Amino acid sequence: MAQIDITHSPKRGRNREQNRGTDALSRLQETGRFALELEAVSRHFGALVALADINLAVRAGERRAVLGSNGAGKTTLFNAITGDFPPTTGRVRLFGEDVTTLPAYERIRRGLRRTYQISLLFNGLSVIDNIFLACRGVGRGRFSLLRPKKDDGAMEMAETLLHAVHLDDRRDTMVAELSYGQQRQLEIALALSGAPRLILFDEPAAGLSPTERTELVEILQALPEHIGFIIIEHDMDVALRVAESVTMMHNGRIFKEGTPEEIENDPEVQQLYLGQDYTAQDRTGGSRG
Ligand SMILES: Nc1ncnc2c1ncn2[C@@H]1O[C@H](COP(=O)(O)OP(=O)(O)OP(=O)(O)O)[C@@H](O)[C@H]1O
Repeated sequence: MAQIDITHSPKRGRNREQNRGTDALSRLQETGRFALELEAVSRHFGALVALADINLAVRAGERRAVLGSNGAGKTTLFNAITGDFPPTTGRVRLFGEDVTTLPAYERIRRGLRRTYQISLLFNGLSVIDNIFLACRGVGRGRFSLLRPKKDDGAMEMAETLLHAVHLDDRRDTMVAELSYGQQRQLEIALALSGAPRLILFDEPAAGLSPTERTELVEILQALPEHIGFIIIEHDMDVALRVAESVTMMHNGRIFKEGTPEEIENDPEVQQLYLGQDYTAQDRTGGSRG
């Protein structure tokens, strides 16, 4: 069996309805150890302050949405967490360990994964080969030039991940022949390779059709309990259905945190981000992508 059985892991059913009125964000954060802690993190680009004094704590296994208008600093936040662009000041801790000065690959070794807004797939390879390479890349046999055997652990895991992202019937299809939505699903499979503990999803629903968005939500909701994620998403419907907590950013700062219900009903959020005339009911079927 593959090490991570995505298929048979319990679903958490973290939809908004189940969250309603029960778990306030503060209570969520009191339990469990933290996957991620940011302490006074800032990032400057010359005179521009892209991130200013960010303090953020995400529990192990927590699903968090980061929302905010264009230029709010969301992607810069991800870059600071992954080490792609280290912070100008402040500390980053992953699972209790200070990784502020560690390179990106050391953070990957500690279970951090990321998807990007742009595609990083091998177009000339099949779906299963893309996943296999990702599994092999984080495994012990990554420098082996031999063809994988049927019982190769990385191949077993690749098959499991193929199923987890609903691409079974596209197994041997070349990536270039996949629809855009299927390519995004494949990117999620790559992020699941190895032993991820915290995944950063950068606008996974961007450019997807309504049907593909529904499938994306199903895939994210079915991830195993122990895998937490932070999702940047402009589509409120997707973000609030998969997240149990929300961080709102504006001008490089965090200006609000809460449960999806608290955020959605917050007058300041409505004015700044959702539009003054927004009501929670508007969200059904609505998209800002
Ligand atoms: N490499 C860079 N060099 C200079 N400025 C940058 C760089 N990366 C980001 N910025 C600036 O930092 C600010 C925050 O950008 P960022 O991409 O983090 O915002 P965002 O919230 O992710 O926006 P979007 O939703 O449009 O992706 C913006 O003013 C942007 O122009």
